[in-house]
Amino acid sequence: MTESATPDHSPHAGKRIAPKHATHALPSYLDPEHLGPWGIYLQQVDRVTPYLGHLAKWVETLKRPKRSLIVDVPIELDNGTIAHFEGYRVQHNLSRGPGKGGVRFHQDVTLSEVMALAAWMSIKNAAVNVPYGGAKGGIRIDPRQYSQNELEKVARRYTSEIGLIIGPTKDIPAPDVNTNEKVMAWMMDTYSMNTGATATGVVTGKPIDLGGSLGRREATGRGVFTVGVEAAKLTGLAIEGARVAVQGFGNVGGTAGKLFAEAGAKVVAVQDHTGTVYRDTGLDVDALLAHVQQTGGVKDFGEADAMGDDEFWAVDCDILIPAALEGQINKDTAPRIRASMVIEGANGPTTPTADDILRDRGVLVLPDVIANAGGVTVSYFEWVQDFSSFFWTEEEINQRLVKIMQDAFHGVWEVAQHHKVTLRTATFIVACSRILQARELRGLYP
Ligand SMILES: NC(=O)C1=CN([C@@H]2O[C@H](COP(=O)(O)OP(=O)(O)OC[C@H]3O[C@@H](n4cnc5c(N)ncnc54)[C@H](O)[C@@H]3O)[C@@H](O)[C@H]2O)C=CC1
Ligand SMILES: O=C(O)CCC(=O)C(=O)O
Repeated sequence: MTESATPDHSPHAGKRIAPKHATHALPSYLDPEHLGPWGIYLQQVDRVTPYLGHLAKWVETLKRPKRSLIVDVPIELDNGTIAHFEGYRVQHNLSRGPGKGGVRFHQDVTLSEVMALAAWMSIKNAAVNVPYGGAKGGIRIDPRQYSQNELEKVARRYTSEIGLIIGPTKDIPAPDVNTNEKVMAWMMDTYSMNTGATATGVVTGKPIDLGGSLGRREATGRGVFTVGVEAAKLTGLAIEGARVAVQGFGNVGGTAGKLFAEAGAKVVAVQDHTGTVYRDTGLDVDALLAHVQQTGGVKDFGEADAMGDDEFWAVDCDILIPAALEGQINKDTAPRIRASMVIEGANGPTTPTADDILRDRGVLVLPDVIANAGGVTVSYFEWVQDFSSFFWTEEEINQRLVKIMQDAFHGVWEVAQHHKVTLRTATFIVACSRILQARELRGLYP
């Protein structure tokens, strides 16, 4: 049974807003029938609508990205030929402030995926109450096939092309899958050269020497760990000795795995794009991180037992952390998951069908839109530090991060208890109410 089909426990029960005001048919690319990340996001919005009270009249706003830019990114390859890549920057909602969200380099990036990732940024930023709207970018490229020189050209040309709509007070990109501090440095430099002034605040996740923030690299994983610890306290799960499985061992999964291991948990299984490694007594996480750093993936890690990629989903564990790509927990994998808690490091790793399966099986899901908000929270700190040119210590940053994550998580937990809904719907209730309240206060006309 879906949440929207369960008895409505909200104070607005019986006052569901019929979609009468949505008089115009959705453009085909917005059609939820074409599932995928954007369709999943639309379903999530439908699930929250009955809980939005009078603000539901504005809900259509959330279903239409404010601005979507598709750009052609041509570069000369090292062999002298010209290659073209498709790039995107979507600003989903700007009611609460400038757009904010990462840039992804991946061979499967599409406009509709970036639309969903931008929308989840709107929700996430509102959930932790940082003063941003939601945006995201991507380039359809497999970075492993190109040299550093070629990737630098791609990043710089893309930045020039989206330069029309980004800027420190307009939209501030950051790292995401396959992008890092180096890419942010190229983007910052390109934007600065094009505008004629050094603009450190145009991107976050920069190298420390270019106005980056201490703690940003680890921030998303630290946030994942923080909400996991809070949820474990509330549910009586001991972190010490807990068995943890992690999918995706990059920035987010690698840091989260390390922090859980440092807290006494056993990271028993890790999967990435190169394979799966397993050790029943717990993997040596530091050694695994060093192996990934050296070889590019977890495959062939000597101190582990072999495990088939498909077996990963059924591994005996207490906590499962998806920290790779969307749609990994779906109708096929969800029934096999043995963890009692799923902490979503990735954006959009769980389909709505899988959400229902996990809820019915009593598995607690800490949703992406709160669990992985640590990264953007420290990006916010970086942006503030850049504006004031006054930099904080790592201790200050981590303390503030942990406090924001704890407060936001407990707020969402209470809403979930009150409405008897999942933590995902509760987070959407909090976030969509904030976004639509801002929308209503601002009004429609310039
Ligand atoms: N970097 C950040 O600050 C934030 C990232 N996220 C999300 O976290 C997720 C991971 O991002 P990062 O760690 O930054 O990226 P990353 O590029 O550092 O790492 C990605 C990881 O996913 C693995 N992966 C890729 N395809 C896979 C597949 N088919 N099966 C299994 N593993 C696969 C890669 O091998 C790698 O270990 C993404 O969903 C991203 O949107 C969310 C919030 C902030
Ligand atoms: O740090 C940021 O601005 C955004 C990070 C991001 O892309 C995300 O949270 O998914």
